Amino acid sequence: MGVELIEKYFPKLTARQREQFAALDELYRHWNAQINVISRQDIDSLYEKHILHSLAIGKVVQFVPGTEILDVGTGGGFPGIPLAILFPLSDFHLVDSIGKKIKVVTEVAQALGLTNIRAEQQRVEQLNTTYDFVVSRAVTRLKPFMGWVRYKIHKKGNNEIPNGVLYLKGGDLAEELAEVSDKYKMFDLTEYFEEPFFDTKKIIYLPK
Ligand SMILES: C[S@@+](CC[C@H](N)C(=O)[O-])C[C@H]1O[C@@H](n2cnc3c(N)ncnc32)[C@H](O)[C@@H]1O
Repeated sequence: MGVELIEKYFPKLTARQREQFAALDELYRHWNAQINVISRQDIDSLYEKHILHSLAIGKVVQFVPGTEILDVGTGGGFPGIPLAILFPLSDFHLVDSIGKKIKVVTEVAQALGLTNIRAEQQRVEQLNTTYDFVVSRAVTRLKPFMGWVRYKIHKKGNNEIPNGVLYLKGGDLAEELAEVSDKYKMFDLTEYFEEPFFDTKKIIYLPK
């Protein structure tokens, strides 16, 4: 399934958003053949395992216009690119320490005409800017991650939940969660999506 899978869960897409999501298939096939950002066996499940998975964050919070979001270790643009399509009035800063991954992000964002993305080759530890939310998937354990980003989130925000970290995680998290603040909240993605891929998937929300 392609863009129909996204429409199944986000039925209010504009024509432009639909076009942008639909364009991702060819764009990622093209770029992934040159620079590996998605495992080869996953490219046929791009819409489920990468795009819809990224958009789960949009089920937990609908970013209001002007929200500033950092995607740490974005790789080929996940979750940042699907979220930037879904929330065209929010600003996304996508960073990764590897330049060729940022090249893919830049090319995809340009081809889609996304103007709310800034992609940068940078280690997150070197950033001096602050944001409303930090999003991420598959970068590192929560404890070192929080050490990197805790002071990069500003207190004041206008969203339905307080500013913080929204981390896409899978598998058994008990040990990892025991290492971080007990203020976290866990969202089970089976609440939103029925595909078996999401059976073990969660979003961990750590407010500022
Ligand atoms: C497994 S990939 C995940 C990519 C993407 N988030 C996804 O889910 O498809 C982890 C990425 O984190 C990046 N990364 C690891 N440590 C980083 C750091 N300290 N600062 C910025 N990027 C980092 C790596 O270069 C790599 O591209």
